[in-house]
Amino acid sequence: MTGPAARTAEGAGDAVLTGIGIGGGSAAGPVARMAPPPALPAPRTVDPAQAPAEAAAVRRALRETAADLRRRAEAADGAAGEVLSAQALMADDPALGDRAEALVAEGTDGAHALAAAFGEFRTALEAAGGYFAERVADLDDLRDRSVARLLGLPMPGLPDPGHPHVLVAGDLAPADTAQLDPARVLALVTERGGPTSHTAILARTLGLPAVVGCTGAAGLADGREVLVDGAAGTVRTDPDPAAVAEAAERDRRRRERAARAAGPGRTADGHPVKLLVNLGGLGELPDAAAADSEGVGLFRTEFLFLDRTEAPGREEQTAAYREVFTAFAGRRVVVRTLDAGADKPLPFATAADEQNPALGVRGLRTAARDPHLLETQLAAVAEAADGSGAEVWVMAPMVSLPREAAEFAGRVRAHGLPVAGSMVEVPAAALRAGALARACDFLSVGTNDLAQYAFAADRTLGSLAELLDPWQPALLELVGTAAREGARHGRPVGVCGEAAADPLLAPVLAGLGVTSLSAAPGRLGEVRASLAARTLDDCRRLAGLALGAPDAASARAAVLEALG
Ligand SMILES: C=C(OP(=O)(O)O)C(=O)O
Ligand SMILES: [Mg+2]
Repeated sequence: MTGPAARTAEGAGDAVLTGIGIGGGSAAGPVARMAPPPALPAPRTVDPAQAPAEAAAVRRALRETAADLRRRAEAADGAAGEVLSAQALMADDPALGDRAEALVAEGTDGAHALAAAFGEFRTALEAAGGYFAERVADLDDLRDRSVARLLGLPMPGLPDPGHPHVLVAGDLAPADTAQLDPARVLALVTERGGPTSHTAILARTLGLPAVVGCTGAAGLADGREVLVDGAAGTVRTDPDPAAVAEAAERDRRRRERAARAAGPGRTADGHPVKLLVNLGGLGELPDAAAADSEGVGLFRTEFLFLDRTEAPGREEQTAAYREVFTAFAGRRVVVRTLDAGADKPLPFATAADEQNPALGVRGLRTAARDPHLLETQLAAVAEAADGSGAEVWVMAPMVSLPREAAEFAGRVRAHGLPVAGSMVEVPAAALRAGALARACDFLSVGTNDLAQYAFAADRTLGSLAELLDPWQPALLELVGTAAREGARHGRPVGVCGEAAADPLLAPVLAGLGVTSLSAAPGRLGEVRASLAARTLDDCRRLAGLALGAPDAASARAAVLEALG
């Protein structure tokens, strides 16, 4: 990760935008922007003489939207293709066009007539509940697309220019990222977002270079050539071929370095540090399973729950978990129970009236209010684990008290699942890690949230990136406390936040006593190589240097200097 400063420097014909670099690599290509939903213009009364032409434009917008969706459905495979085909069918529904036309005949302008007709369909879908209510988001997307087409505005949602591109957006939500086609997207650039935002996590998962919190990204036009450098945190417009070639050569050397080490993670003198992958959904499963790892250190289960109005049932959950466990037969899978709330709001699990959702009922706290959600999930995990061959561990997010850890462990074991753990994401949990460790079987430090709560800094804000930097000595001290206390009670303590993806930080974390690192599959090679180059004593010395520094930049600089 690179620094948060954002500036634009005009050079000879090109410009350099800076932000927070993610991923270490680079990529060059044309920009494709993700446009925001269209804003409706001021309402206009349509003259009866103009109504037929206005109605025809509305029908054309719906027809063209449906045709576009059909074209994309043919090009897509699997679930994405099915969703697009279903959307095309909705756009083709004559009742929708009839209703919009009737409103135009009464004098409503086309855009408002479309929005109102979609609004009525939305209400009906919601009232029908179940599967139909789950299609509301698709209908909203369809409304935005149809209105944009009618008004001649850029198409909202993920762009599909038909060729590889650099995706530029305000920010990406979890639902957007689920639909992103990694074969077409070369790099990500967002105006907002910090080092642990969804965009940053997604970029590491897909192995894409990214620059988040990039001021000036809004000015990048569709089709403009850019060079995105995730190591430097820069976006260069109209780059000259020499700069592109130089970045490509640097990437090649980086990949070569990462490919040199293989097998279980260990320091130069053989001290083991397990290397595990983070998994955020079934789409990531092939890469995750193929990676050289000892298993999954963080299986984020939210992907099953996002973008729906009701929680998935036990059967659906069992089938999804079984896919993962089977793919990891013979290896460990640490399942994290649902972490609803704050940056992952779910309509059925999150209170809409909380003023500070990050400090509200989220993670394990949700289970106290709605025990059924956790019970169903644990039953599904247990059923899927049975006979799968995977070593299934279960952990809870957002644990604050030893009592919560003990209660959670009791529930997990009641389902026949033998290993229960707690995430350490709240400073109180780190400070009392000894009691937490005694109450369960293992700890896993979520540095993304731990940084957010230790520094009172919203993890989604790019402007607070310095405080959220995993090199902050205060954060490292909390990690060290958790690791030490875990060791005192004979419990493993891993790190599964984005800190674990930083090869330079890996020896520091090992020196603090961390027993496993879990990161995006594409990051493990460099992390492994970095650990293998240092003895445990080296790691401890580097940890001491980082802890003794006054801030994140000095900690990183001290370690770099020590490494020559
Ligand atoms: C791993 C973590 O959980 P998430 O990023 O899913 O909140 C964390 O907080 O570090
Ligand atoms: Mg977290």
